[in-house]
This record gives sequence, structure tokens and C-alpha cells, in this order.
Amino acid sequence: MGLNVSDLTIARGGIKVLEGISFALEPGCAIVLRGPNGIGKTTLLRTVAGLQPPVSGRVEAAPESLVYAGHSDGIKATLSVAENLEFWAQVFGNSDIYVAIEAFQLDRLTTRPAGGLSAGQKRRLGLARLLVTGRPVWVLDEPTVSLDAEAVAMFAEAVRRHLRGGGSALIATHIDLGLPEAEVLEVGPYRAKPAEADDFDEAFL
Ligand SMILES: Nc1ncnc2c1ncn2[C@@H]1O[C@H](COP(=O)(O)OP(=O)(O)OP(=O)(O)O)[C@@H](O)[C@H]1O
Repeated sequence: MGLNVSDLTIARGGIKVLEGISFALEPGCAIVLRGPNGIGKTTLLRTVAGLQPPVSGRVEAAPESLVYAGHSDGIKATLSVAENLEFWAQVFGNSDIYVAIEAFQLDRLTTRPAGGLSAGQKRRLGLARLLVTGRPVWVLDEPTVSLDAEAVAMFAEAVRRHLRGGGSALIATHIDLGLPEAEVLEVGPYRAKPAEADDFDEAFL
């Protein structure tokens, strides 16, 4: 099982942003979410990841199958690159960090304190964490921020390998990731209608 989203309505700050959105993410597949700034992509991903409840509708996924990477890299500044990956590997019950180091070309940085990395290097480390989680469903919000073209290609290759291994990915991005196999889901048509005032008459009586 991948991820099933049915008739989902979501809100931010108490205001509905998207409504009636449904999609299925099958193992081995990727969906790229597209839509203008502020439409609700982050809110959708946070809801899918279980970080906030939906207004209505359902998100179904196997228990502990999702991993979410948001805008923050989530790295520990005082730990080295290798220690960061070892930490996350332990949290998720894995031990092999080599695949993650290799996929994001972190081998020459393993002993460096993560706090001293450049923005793009931090982002690569943040994304490398995905590989040590062993979780099949990646939920990623703007994963390529700060990445140069070479690192975007590294990321695309990591996603491709993940899909080949039966994983799946739901990704919000404004750029072309170079993943033509990904299905594109435009969220614009699901923009929530503004709430109708129901006390119009009362206000003028
Ligand atoms: N605390 C809040 N109260 C009310 N509205 C909010 C609050 N926080 C965010 N919003 C609004 O919720 C809407 C959805 O935001 P969200 O971050 O999900 O959009 P997005 O599609 O991810 O945007 P972007 O492409 O810029 O990252 C935006 O219009 C935003 O201004």
C-alpha cells in the first residue's frame, strides 16, 4: 500500500485552503504537486504527514510508512555529518549510512560539524536522512531549495532509485526535477471557495 487521499479538505489558520482533493500514490510512483504560492501545498503535505488534522476527508497509509521532510533541514548543528546520519539511522532502526553518504556525495564532509556546512550541503544532508529512514513513502516539501543543478540531479536519481525499490514520493516543488516519470497534480482547481457570510440579512436589520 502506498498512500490514499480521499475527498480531503484542509485548512490553515482556521481558513480552508483546498477542498475535495483525492489521489492515490502507488508503490513505485511519484506525484509532483504544483500550484501557485500560498495555494496550500505545504498545508496538504503537513496534513498527509499527520502533522495537522484535515477538516474532512481521509488520509490512508500503512502505519509508520511515511517520512516527511519540510522546509527545515532538521539537522543537528553540533553533530558531524556522519553522526547526524547515524543518529537518524538509529531512530529508525537502521545501521547503514553509506548509501545515503554516497547518494548525496557527502563522503568528503563526513567529519565536518553540520552547522558549518553551506546551505546546499545542509540540504543534501537533510535529504540524505530520507535514505536512512527505510520508510517507503516520502513526503517532501520543496526538497531542492538551495541545491545547485548537480545536486538537483543527485536528488532526482535518489528518488528514481527509491521508486525502483518499490518506494513512492509525494513532492511539492516549483522547479523541474528532471523526473518525467512523475505524475503532476495541479492543486489550483481544488482551491477552497471563500466562506459565505450567513449573517448578511441580520447585519442590516
Ligand atoms: N497562521 C495562518 N493563518 C491564516 N492563514 C495562514 C496562516 N499561515 C499560512 N496561511 C495561509 O495559508 C495558505 C496556504 O499556505 P501554504 O504554505 O500551504 O501554501 P503553499 O502552496 O505551500 O505556498 P508556497 O508555494 O509559497 O510554499 C497561504 O495563503 C498562507 O498565507
